[in-house]
Order: sequence, then structure tokens, then C-alpha cells
Amino acid sequence: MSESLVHHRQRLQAAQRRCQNLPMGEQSPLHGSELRRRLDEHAVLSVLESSIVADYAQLLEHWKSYLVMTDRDGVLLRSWGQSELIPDTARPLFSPGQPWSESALGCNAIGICLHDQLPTFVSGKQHSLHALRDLECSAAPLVDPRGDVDGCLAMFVDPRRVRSRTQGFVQVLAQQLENRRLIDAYGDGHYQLTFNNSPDNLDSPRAGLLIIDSAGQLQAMNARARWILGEHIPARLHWHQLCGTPWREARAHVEGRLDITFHGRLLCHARLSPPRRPQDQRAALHPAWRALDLGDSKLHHAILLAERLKDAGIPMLIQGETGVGKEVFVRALHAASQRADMPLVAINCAAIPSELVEAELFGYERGAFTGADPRGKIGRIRQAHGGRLFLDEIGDMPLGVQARLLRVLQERQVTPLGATDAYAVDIELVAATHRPLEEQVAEGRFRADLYYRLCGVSLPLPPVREREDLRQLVMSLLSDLATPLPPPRLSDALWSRIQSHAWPGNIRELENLLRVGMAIADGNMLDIDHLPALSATQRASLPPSVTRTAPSADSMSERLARHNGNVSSLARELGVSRTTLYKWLRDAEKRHASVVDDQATQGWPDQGIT
Ligand SMILES: Nc1ncnc2c1ncn2[C@@H]1O[C@H](COP(=O)(O)OP(=O)(O)OP(=O)(O)O)[C@@H](O)[C@H]1O
Repeated sequence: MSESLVHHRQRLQAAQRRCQNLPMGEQSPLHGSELRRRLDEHAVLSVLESSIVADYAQLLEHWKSYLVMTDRDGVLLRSWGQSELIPDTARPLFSPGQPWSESALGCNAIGICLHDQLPTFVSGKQHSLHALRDLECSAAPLVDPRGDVDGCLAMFVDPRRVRSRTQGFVQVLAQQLENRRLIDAYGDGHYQLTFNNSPDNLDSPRAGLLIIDSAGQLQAMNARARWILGEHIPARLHWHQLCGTPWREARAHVEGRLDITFHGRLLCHARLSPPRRPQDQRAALHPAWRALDLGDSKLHHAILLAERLKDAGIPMLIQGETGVGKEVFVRALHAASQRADMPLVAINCAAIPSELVEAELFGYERGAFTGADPRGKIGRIRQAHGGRLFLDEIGDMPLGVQARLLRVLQERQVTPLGATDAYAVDIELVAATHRPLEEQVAEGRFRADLYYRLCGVSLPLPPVREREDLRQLVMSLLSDLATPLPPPRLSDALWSRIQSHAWPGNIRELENLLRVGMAIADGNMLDIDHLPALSATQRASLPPSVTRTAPSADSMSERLARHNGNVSSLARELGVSRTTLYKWLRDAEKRHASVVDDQATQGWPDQGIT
């Protein structure tokens, strides 16, 4: 038995001893804002999705494997792959928020990997929990750009199906991820030196990677480089101290091959890559993306990820508060894709009465039900054949429809209501929601299996109050509104009010206020008096997680009357979408009905309710 296997076995035995008397399965999963906070902290998730889910989707499917990422405490943040692999009794353990530390689940690869900060492999009966005994899991630590372990990547397979052990594979994925994060963190303005023992394996994720600034100072390195060069290499070493040659000489070989000697003894083959220029990336984007990519780093990241995956058959879930531009984003995605000439079919799951969603999505045969169109209906999914289906407000989809939709996505064919034949469909899928879908899954209000089908990758779009490019966004909206004239200038007072406002209705609210302001202003300067709605509110007066709340039922119906019943016009005034307004109106109606019921049971004096 090799030394490393012996060492692994000893680590496993030590873990079994640590876990012997632990109460297992008693820690409850994290929900709500705590889970959201942990998800938001892990920007690595989107890097993982763009580098791994995109590149290895087919292999993961071929192995019928299930990939999981946790944070440094072992809390499961997201998973991808074949949920069918997971036995029913183990399913709750795979929900977002579930802790996988040793103290929560006893002996398991994730818990041990995070305890020892080393790759770990646990199979079948080695697991403490019975529910996990049909599975085999390989886990590898995730290392942040500072060199600290901040999570774990783990792959589950059925050991009876997959003979080849997956440990090496997961380690390569984790290493690849570490390299991507290092390059993303330092890439702009920094050189990258990749080195290995042969010129042929410089592209391997297991090559050493050094990040060097333009003056030749070492800034960071990956775990592999640290291992090769020795743990105790001082931070901020200069190239000259490391290799004994002038930095300017190395720079002359940028993009070419280099043979270097570290510390005068270790000969390596290397390649020096020049710093990335951020503007190169932007210029290469489709114009539809460029119109949205105004300088915010989170949005830029979402655009790059969507651009990479737009034709990969990987479903995307766009998340963000109302009015952040989810639909605009989906339209740009479609325009930039190979399917741009094929239909983009959108269905708003919140705007259609729940009993009609099925007919809308799947279509129906002639005479399928009373009140149906006598000619039958093809349904939105088949309309999208060859193109893209956009399921907006997916968080509002009724549970019964979720089950049918899941079947369609698994089988890639639709059977209309009342029909016996199924029709094959070829669609790219994108969904959007302003609801925290992970929480809805954890609370059983959204099917976990559908969530994983829809969320091949999740793309969070930032709210306006967090946009780093607020000024550019305002100027771009003003230019659009003013066309063909030049946009007005903003007074300093207005600009500072725009910065301090919370923008609960996000871009929709901003656009509407600017439109009103431009109608009121008569010169080429927009001032605070031109945006009366802004002068009344301050960010400080709004709660930290701002959601738009509905006005009371009475004020709502009065307002609607003032707009002559025109919902679009009232929605514009309130800075919310028509969908949101319809929802408020329906809620108001229900509240009103229940008040009438209560009053009926108490018996109003002069209202003979019969
Ligand atoms: N980048 C942008 N530039 C200009 N206008 C934008 C941009 N993004 C969004 N908008 C405008 O903001 C409004 C809201 O956009 P959109 O409908 O895409 O938001 P949403 O997030 O889908 O909203 P909801 O969740 O309420 O449906 C629309 O009027 C849209 O034209």
C-alpha cells in the first residue's frame, strides 16, 4: 500500500474516533438571511459555475455524479448534477444550508476534508450516517487567493456504477478553481508565470502559478507553487531574489517559453503571460451586452458568465430584486447567442392565473377542457422550439405545474393537455425570479429537483443601490430618454440625492423618475426640484433589505381610479412592474374579501348580507 494511502487510512481512523460519540443529524440547516449572506460571500460560486459546470457538464452527467460546494464551515451552498443519484432518505441533506461538518454529520468526506484541510475520500460504510452508505464521495479543499481554505468541493457517485475513483478529478477541479480565482483577483495589471517539470504540461491545472506585479515583485502563488518552492518562501520576494536573473530579461520573453532556475537549483519550464487588459474583454462583447456592461463588477461578471454559457445547453437562473433588469438581461443574452434568429418565448408565471399556467406552457388538444380555444393551442414550450424559453417569476409557479415542467425538462418532450402523443423540443432555458428560491426550496415551497434542473448556473444581478457604475447608468438612461437631443446635466445636489436614495424599484424606478424630471425641466440641467418624488425619501429611512411594499387596498383603488383604471400607468407612478402591481391588486382584493367575510359574520347593522 502506498504511503499516501496509509496516511489517508490513518486520517480516516482518526476522524472515526473524533466522530464516535457525536450526536448526528441534529444541527438544523441555515435558512433565510444567514444562508443568503453565506451565498453572497462566496463569489467563488460563479467562478465555479463558469469554469467547472461549463467545462465538465458532460463528464459529470456521464458519471451520473453530483457535485456539491460548501463554505469553510461545511454549510452546503450549492449543488449541481444528477439528483436521481441521491437516495430519498439522504435528500434533505443536500438542501442549501445543510451543515456537513463532522460535528453535524459525523464521518464524511466534506467534514474530514475541512478538518484536515486535505483531499479526502469516503465510501459506503465508512460514512457515519446510514443514509449516505450507498454513496462514495471525494472532497478537496478550496483555497482563496490569500492561500486560506474557504470551502470544499465534493463529488458524489454511485460506487457500483463508477469504477474509476474520482479523487484525482475533484482535486484537479479544485486546483483549476484556485488558479482562476488567483488570476481574477490579480489578473489586471499582473503577470502570470506558469511553471512545471516539462514544457508539455504547462497548461495542466497542476502546474505552479506565480502572480508577479509589473515591477517584478511576487504577489501571490497557488498551492502547487507553494508546495514546489517550499512553504516558507517570503511574501513579496523579488523575481531577482527568486531566480537570480533580472526581471526585465524575463519580461522580454513574455508569451514565449522560459527555462528558469528557482533558488539556483530547481530547473523548471515556464511561460510568462502578460497582464490582462479589462477593456479587451469589454470590446469583444456583443453590442447587446456592451449596452448593459457600464462598469459594475458584479454585473460584468454575470455578463461574462452568461456569454460563456449562452449556447452550452446549461439552464440559467437570473436572480435579483424587482426592476434590476432581469428581463433586459435575458433579451441581451438571446441577442448575443447563436439562437438569436429563433424565437425567445417569455412566459410570466406570476401574471397567469395558476389554473391556466399548464395550458399556456404545454398547450392543449382541441376540446381538452371546457372554455378552451376550440382550435387547440400549441403552448409556449413548443413555440420556443429551436430558440429559448424564458420562465419569468419562476418562484410563483404552482407546485403541480412544477412537477410537469420537471418531466418536460428531463425528457425534452411535451405532451399537450388531452393529447396522447409527445412532441420533442429543443430549447435553451432561462428563468428569472426576484424571490430567494434557495429559501423556498429549503421551506418546501419550490421543488428541489426542479430548482437543480433550472439552476445550471445562478446569475445574481445587483440592485441599483449597490451599483458601482451608478453615474454611468444614470447617464445612459438620460441619453436614451433624451435621444435625439444631448442628455441634460445633473446638478450636484440631485446627484448626491440619487446616490443616497435606496431605489427599491431599481432601474424601473430610476428610469421613471428621470423621465418625469426631464418632462418638468426646461433647460439642459436636471435639478432636485425636477424629481419631486426623490425629495421626499431618503435611503436612511429604509430597512437594510429593501422590498417594495404595497400601499393599502383603499389607497390603491383610489390611485387606480385616478389613472382611469390604467394599470401600466399606475405601475409607472409607483415604480414597480405591472406584474407586481397585479399581484398587489389581487392581494388587496383578497384582503378586502376577508374583511367583508369577517364583517358578515359579525353582522353589520345596515348591510343586509344575504
Ligand atoms: N441596463 C438598462 N438600461 C436601461 N434600461 C434598463 C436597463 N435595465 C433595465 N432597464 C429598464 O428598467 C425596467 C425594468 O427592467 P426589467 O423588466 O428587465 O426588470 P426585472 O428585473 O425583470 O423586473 P421584475 O422583476 O419587476 O419583472 C424596464 O423599463 C427596462 O427597460
